[in-house]
Amino acid sequence: MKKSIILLYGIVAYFVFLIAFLYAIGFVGNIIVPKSIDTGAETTMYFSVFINVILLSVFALQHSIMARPKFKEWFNSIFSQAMERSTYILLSSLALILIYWQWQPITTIVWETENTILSSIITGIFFLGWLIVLLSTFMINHLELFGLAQIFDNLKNKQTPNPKFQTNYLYKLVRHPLMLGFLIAFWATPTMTVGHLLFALITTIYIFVAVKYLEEKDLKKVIGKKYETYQKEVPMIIPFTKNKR
Ligand SMILES: C[S@@+](CC[C@H](N)C(=O)[O-])C[C@H]1O[C@@H](n2cnc3c(N)ncnc32)[C@H](O)[C@@H]1O
Repeated sequence: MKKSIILLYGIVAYFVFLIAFLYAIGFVGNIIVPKSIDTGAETTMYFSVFINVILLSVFALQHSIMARPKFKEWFNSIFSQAMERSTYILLSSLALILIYWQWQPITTIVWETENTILSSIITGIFFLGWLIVLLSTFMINHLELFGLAQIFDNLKNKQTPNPKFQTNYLYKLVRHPLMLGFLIAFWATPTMTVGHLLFALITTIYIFVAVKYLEEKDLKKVIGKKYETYQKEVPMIIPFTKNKR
């Protein structure tokens, strides 16, 4: 019974993630969704910046604290280990939904292209960014990354192994293609507003800090020398910025 509840929990968490992920495309791209980054009632600039910074900080804190090995250890000492990744995904998705819901638009335009061809190219790059994000999850291990492997293995009384250290495909080009995909999707817009720029700037800073000071430190501890060699040979996020020795 307990295992089937964990299974259900993991499946629900995955579906909440899917909704949050798909909504993110509409939110950042100002397409289809009822409330996007540039829509909704506008208030004063200071109030909007204040609220938006708090919203992004909630996401950053949740995302970083729950990814720490110490937090995982604590979680696993109380709950089933099979629920850890699903809980991470569920709470990350809820933090995203809070952003979509409470985001304060600031629609002053920073740049805008009226050239329809250029606008289509930029929109194409925007979608390419999301495609890179999705493909990267499969290059690591989509099912493990989103907690599904853990809940299915739990049914079979099996422990899910850590994903294999990936250095191929997009991971040959940069060490963090998934983050590169996000950066492309957040910056590639034919119309950049102050609100969107604030979102892109804060998320960019967060991505660089989290990857350099948290994720890579953990990866070095787990993978060791192999990861250090990988760091020397492959650029962190911006392709072609490292000379091969
Ligand atoms: C959301 S994914 C992001 C991966 C990577 N930062 C990127 O942008 O492509 C985070 C998980 O990927 C794992 N990870 C990062 N680089 C990896 C690699 N080269 N091979 C396997 N797993 C990796 C981390 O340990 C972490 O659990």
